[in-house]
Amino acid sequence: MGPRAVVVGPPGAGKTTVGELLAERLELPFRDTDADVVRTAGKPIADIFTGEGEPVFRELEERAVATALAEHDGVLSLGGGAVLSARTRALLADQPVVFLSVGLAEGARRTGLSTARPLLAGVNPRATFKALLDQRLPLYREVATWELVTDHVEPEALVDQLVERIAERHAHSGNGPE
Ligand SMILES: Nc1ncnc2c1ncn2[C@@H]1O[C@H](COP(=O)(O)OP(=O)(O)O)[C@@H](O)[C@H]1O
Ligand SMILES: O=C(O)C1=C[C@@H](OP(=O)(O)O)[C@@H](O)[C@H](O)C1
Ligand SMILES: [Mg+2]
Repeated sequence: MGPRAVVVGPPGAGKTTVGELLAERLELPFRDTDADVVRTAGKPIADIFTGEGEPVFRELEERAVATALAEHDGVLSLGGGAVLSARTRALLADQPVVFLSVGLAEGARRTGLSTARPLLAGVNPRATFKALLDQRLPLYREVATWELVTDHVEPEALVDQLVERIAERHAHSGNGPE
């Protein structure tokens, strides 16, 4: 059947937080490809970036996403850079994809609270975040079925909006609730 929803967006958009709450609300299992990569590699993402480098992380991520899309029937949250892969974007083309967006100020604020994201650990995380948004916004939009702005919106309120959209999609495609 495939995932009921795949969540994409920049770091700090709330993919992990909102994805997990959405799965709870829909009473479906939750999966996050960052966690899959950590499990496969046997080390934290920051250590993969430092030890093996970003290209190795991207390969592991591409494989983790393809595997999860094939075998996970619940809610699936991706890492923020997963859409950089053209192969991944092709796989997402016929999936119900939620793009959680976040503005520069709020995204930098949310991710600034953590040191777990190696890409944003440099000297000027705000500039890095801006470059990342400029590069990736078209890619998120290319794969998105729905786009939700998350600035000033609580995760539970985002889940409310998503439950409605997913139910509408199912009604239109003739798939009743299972
Ligand atoms: N809608 C929101 N409003 C306020 N804070 C949020 C929201 N969504 C997520 N956060 C916070 O932002 C941080 C990053 O969230 P996370 O779910 O890890 O994002 P992502 O997986 O997209 O990188 C966490 O501290 C989380 O609590
Ligand atoms: O944007 C990115 O390139 C990354 C985002 C992270 O996931 P989140 O978006 O869940 O923070 C994680 O996959 C890795 O640090 C790289
Ligand atoms: Mg995450």
